[in-house]
Amino acid sequence: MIRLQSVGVVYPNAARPVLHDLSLDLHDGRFTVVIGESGCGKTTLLNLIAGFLRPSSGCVSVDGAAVTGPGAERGVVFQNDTLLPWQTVRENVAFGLRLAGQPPQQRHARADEYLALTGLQDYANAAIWELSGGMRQRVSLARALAVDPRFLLLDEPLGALDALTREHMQEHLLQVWKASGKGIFMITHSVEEALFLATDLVLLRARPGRVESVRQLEFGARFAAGEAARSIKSDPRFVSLREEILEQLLHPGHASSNASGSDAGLEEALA
Ligand SMILES: Nc1ncnc2c1ncn2[C@@H]1O[C@H](COP(=O)(O)OP(=O)(O)OP(=O)(O)O)[C@@H](O)[C@H]1O
Repeated sequence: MIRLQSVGVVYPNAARPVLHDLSLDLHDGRFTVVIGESGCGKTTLLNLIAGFLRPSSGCVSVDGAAVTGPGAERGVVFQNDTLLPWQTVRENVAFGLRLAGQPPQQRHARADEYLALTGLQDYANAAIWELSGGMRQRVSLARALAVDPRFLLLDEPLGALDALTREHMQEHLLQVWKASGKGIFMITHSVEEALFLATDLVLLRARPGRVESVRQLEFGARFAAGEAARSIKSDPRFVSLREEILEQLLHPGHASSNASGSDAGLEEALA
């Protein structure tokens, strides 16, 4: 389990903390999705979990051991793919394994396994520039999976895709999540996407960023169990929850009793 305990982040020269007293647990095998208004600190949170950034206060740990930098158990996929355009799809997926010193035959066999998992088995020898945006994101996903992390950290991975491709990729992500058993931590700006994918939906409040609520959901698990995506997304419970969360994002002060409570630590952080 990855645990954030009372984490705070203050960037140098910033007047206010970006994150304040934020606590959150990410469980193995679960799909945690974070949503919150632009600038509330989502990427900062991912950077903390990835170990790219150290907290100014509090602690981030994996199974009780403090995170002091990036680690093989936490694989990151960024919004804009960072693939090597001059290499084939298979070579890109095998990239991390090559860095780890695996011999070519072994790493290519492993790359092919993850290309099959992400539905790209017929494109192993293709060049990156021959692929669509959605396919490139699947290559990035296969590359992160190939080094067998326990957790995948995804920063708005579907944000650059057109609406239809995005819907397909959501379904694909759930299939990969179910087949791989990985814990996933993902940032998105889309409420519908968050509701569809998350087993744990985290709503962040802004200025400073902190957890407003964590909801346990079962929509993604229903898809993974065979229910059609459209049937889930038109379920009245899905629709009303989508409206409720949109309302909380648009009018945070009105949305929750938590939101108006006084918080001495927060007032001090903002002073
Ligand atoms: N390296 C940095 N130095 C100083 N300030 C930063 C740095 N990185 C981010 N910030 C500031 O911290 C705040 C939170 O940024 P962050 O990228 O974490 O938010 P976000 O919720 O991911 O935003 P978005 O949804 O727009 O991607 C912003 O005000 C941003 O300008």
